[in-house]
Amino acid sequence: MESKANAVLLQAQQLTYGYGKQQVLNGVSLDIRAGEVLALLGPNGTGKSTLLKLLLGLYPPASGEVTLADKPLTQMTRREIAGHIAYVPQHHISPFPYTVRQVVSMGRYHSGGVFGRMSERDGELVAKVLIRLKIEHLAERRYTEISGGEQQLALVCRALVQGAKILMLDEPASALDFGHQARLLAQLRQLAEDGYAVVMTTHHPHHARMIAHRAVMLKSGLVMANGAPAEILTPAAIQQLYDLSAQELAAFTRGVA
Ligand SMILES: Nc1ncnc2c1ncn2[C@@H]1O[C@H](COP(=O)(O)OP(=O)(O)OP(=O)(O)O)[C@@H](O)[C@H]1O
Repeated sequence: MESKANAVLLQAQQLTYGYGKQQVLNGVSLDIRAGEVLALLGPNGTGKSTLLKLLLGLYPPASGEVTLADKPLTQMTRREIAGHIAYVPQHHISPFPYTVRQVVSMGRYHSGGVFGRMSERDGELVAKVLIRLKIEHLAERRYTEISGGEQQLALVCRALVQGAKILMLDEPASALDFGHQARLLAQLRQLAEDGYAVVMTTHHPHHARMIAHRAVMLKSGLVMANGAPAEILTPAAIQQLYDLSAQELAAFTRGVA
């Protein structure tokens, strides 16, 4: 697959999706490009996680399509998709008390590696990624016994060892302390600079401003704006996106400042 800077890796066209009678996405189109962090913003329940699941091929769109190098995801196997797209969910409950190293190693599964059959190279890759995200000290701890934030970092490691060039993260910083947020966001930016396409949902416009090359504002199942964060994340647009009055926004941003 082509991964030149700014090459379109994944394309979503006119996606619609709903649950039962509830229509959630009403015609969403966007491109995901190599070398870019794309931040997806929108109010609670607006369909950000649902959109990620369509972009990952986990849900088939009701209409429209998602294509990877011009091939619809609906015509690809999960294993094939996993070679290109890695997912960091908001929550993940491990049914078994695996160690962090084992959970991270599961990222190699699609390429044939399973616990007993991990190659030496797989093992080295896992160790390298644990160091990169600064959680190597957790490697032998049980995943079920570490904190939510530590679990999120382990899941990012699992996505990285997968070797996919498109990373999709659902609110990756939501459970992280200030230091880990700063480190993770810097890592995501670096990954884009290394040629990855990074897509993350976030509730923090300032996170988008800090690291994203592009922001997509999703409201009522439609793309309200799509562009450079500095250009589109204006106070007026943020007010509109989250239904805030000028006073509410001013009071909140004064507090944040
Ligand atoms: N499995 C499901 N079955 C039925 N309805 C669902 C399901 N998943 C999500 N929904 C509904 O679809 C809408 C969009 O949900 P989604 O989780 O995509 O929103 P979101 O923008 O990611 O929200 P948040 O910011 O709160 O995480 C919500 O109204 C939600 O209740």
